[in-house]
Amino acid sequence: MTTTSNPAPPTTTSTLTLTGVSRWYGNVVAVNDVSMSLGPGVTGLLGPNGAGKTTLLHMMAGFLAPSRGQVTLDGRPTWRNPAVYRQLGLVSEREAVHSFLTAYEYVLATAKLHKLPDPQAAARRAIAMVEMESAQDRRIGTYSKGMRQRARVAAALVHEPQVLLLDEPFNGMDPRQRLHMMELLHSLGDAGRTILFSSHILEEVEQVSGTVQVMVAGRLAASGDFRTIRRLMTNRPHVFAVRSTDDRALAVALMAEPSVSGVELGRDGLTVRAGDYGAFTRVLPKVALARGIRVRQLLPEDESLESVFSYLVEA
Ligand SMILES: Nc1ncnc2c1ncn2[C@@H]1O[C@H](COP(=O)(O)OP(=O)(O)OP(=O)(O)O)[C@@H](O)[C@H]1O
Repeated sequence: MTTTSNPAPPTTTSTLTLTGVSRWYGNVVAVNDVSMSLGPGVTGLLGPNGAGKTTLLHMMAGFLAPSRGQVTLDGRPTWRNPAVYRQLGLVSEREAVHSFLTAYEYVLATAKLHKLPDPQAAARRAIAMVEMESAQDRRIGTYSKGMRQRARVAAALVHEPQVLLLDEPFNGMDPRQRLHMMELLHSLGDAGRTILFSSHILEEVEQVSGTVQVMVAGRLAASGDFRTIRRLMTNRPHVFAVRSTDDRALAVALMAEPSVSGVELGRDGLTVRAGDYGAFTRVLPKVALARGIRVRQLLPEDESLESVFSYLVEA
């Protein structure tokens, strides 16, 4: 396994602050009254597709104006503020990279765009940070998805920003590439940079970051320590659809069980609410067996990521 070289720590640290930020596109409210503060280290921005993560990152980076509210970096607005762009790097999800360029040429071109005093040295330094030295003179078209992503991270780091924003950086990567990218983000965070990456995958965020901001339908649903938020997600009531050979008798029996908080008898079977997922799935077969009832179907009704997130919003 490769290890990531420790990048030089930035001389100062930066805090990105959002105050009552909203953004709408016509009638669509993509981001709704979000306030947060991000400091040094790695933070995950978690939310299902369409939650508003990309819109939020683009406003943070100063590429998009908030419809309401303000984004500031160390007290200065990011929108239309070139001085702030020098402190920020964005690795966007959709941006294409010319496949005929080598990584070195691509990162060098970015260094020149930033008008850096020694663009060659800056490009070499950024490429070393993502450990792409051995492939830097190959055309990007020949790279794997993980290598392409690292080349883009190098371009975003070439001007040594204190803040790095990444939109779904792990998308399409295999486990090894993922691990390498995670190590890179950790080392950048440990060096004092403010790193925010978006993801719609719970486990991904869990592995990279202890601190998380959760977005659902444009709103900030939860914020803080990942383990606390995860507990909120798993300790919620679960809803099951149950069918059996005698739904009525099973309903009566289940109502007496402490793990069951509600039972509804419908035409297509039972809807059961249980506070503890594991306890209910263990007790159901025992209860049915004791009464000579056969369970034909047991389906969790609300296990989609979407519903886990919506539960957080309601909590
Ligand atoms: N340029 C646009 N014009 C109109 N609607 C938009 C535009 N960009 C985003 N939206 C809408 O705003 C909402 C939030 O989109 P956004 O891309 O920010 O979410 P996301 O969490 O990044 O999702 P994804 O991971 O799918 O990109 C969605 O309903 C989307 O359809």
